[in-house]
Amino acid sequence: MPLSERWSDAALERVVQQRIVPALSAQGFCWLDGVLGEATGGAVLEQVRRMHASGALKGGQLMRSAPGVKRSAVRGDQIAWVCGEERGCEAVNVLLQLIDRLVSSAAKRLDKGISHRSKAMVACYPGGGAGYVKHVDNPNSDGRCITCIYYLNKNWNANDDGGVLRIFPEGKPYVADIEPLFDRLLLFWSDRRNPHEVQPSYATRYAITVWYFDSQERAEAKRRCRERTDSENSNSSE
Ligand SMILES: Cc1cc(NC(=O)CCC(=O)O)nc(C)c1Br
Ligand SMILES: [Fe+3]
Repeated sequence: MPLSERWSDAALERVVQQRIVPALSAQGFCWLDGVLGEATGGAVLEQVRRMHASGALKGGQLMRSAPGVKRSAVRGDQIAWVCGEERGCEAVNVLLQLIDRLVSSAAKRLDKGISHRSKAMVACYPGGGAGYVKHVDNPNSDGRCITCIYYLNKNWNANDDGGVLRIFPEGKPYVADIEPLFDRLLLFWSDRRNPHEVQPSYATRYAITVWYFDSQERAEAKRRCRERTDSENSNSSE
């Protein structure tokens, strides 16, 4: 089924209204399977594999450079940032356009002002036990509102390969274990409602992440940042 039919406006609105909005409202996260279909999903995987093979994915920088802590103990991913216009990212761009449509429709129904998003972060956990320690994407109101992760891993078996994304929904008595399966799209609130970790992976694990910004929160974060810079400048010039 061509993508245009799979994701007609009517089909998209139905998924947003019946799946995404209720899940984000009730539990704070939502995942969809069979998002792009075998052909387009496979094209995205091929493009990511090619990026990995060409050495385009680099070790993700540490959130805090804890001296002496092995980098891969904190986060073992290798990443590249793409906007989707690059040559060899055409299928990635199709994915980004679809996620943009889904999020903007959901934002309208959730009365959220989401104006723009980050570039796409293509990530690879190379296996060998690499993971990502438990963290919150946006703990300090930096503007990021929704995290969207598209997984690309065929024949993934969590018992052997690990790599489960475990979400610890704030104030809930359960955890959510999400396998990074091929053609799966996960969305969750980026703030403290959703601490999460990537459990050690023992096979190559690919994912593409984009963060959507709440325009108001982003504007306030930028204002705070400018104020901090101004006050630092005025202090240093004294
Ligand atoms: C760069 C960066 C990556 C991630 N990735 C994950 O949490 C892994 C999700 C998954 O692959 O299942 N999170 C943050 C807060 C930053 Br910053
Ligand atoms: Fe994260």
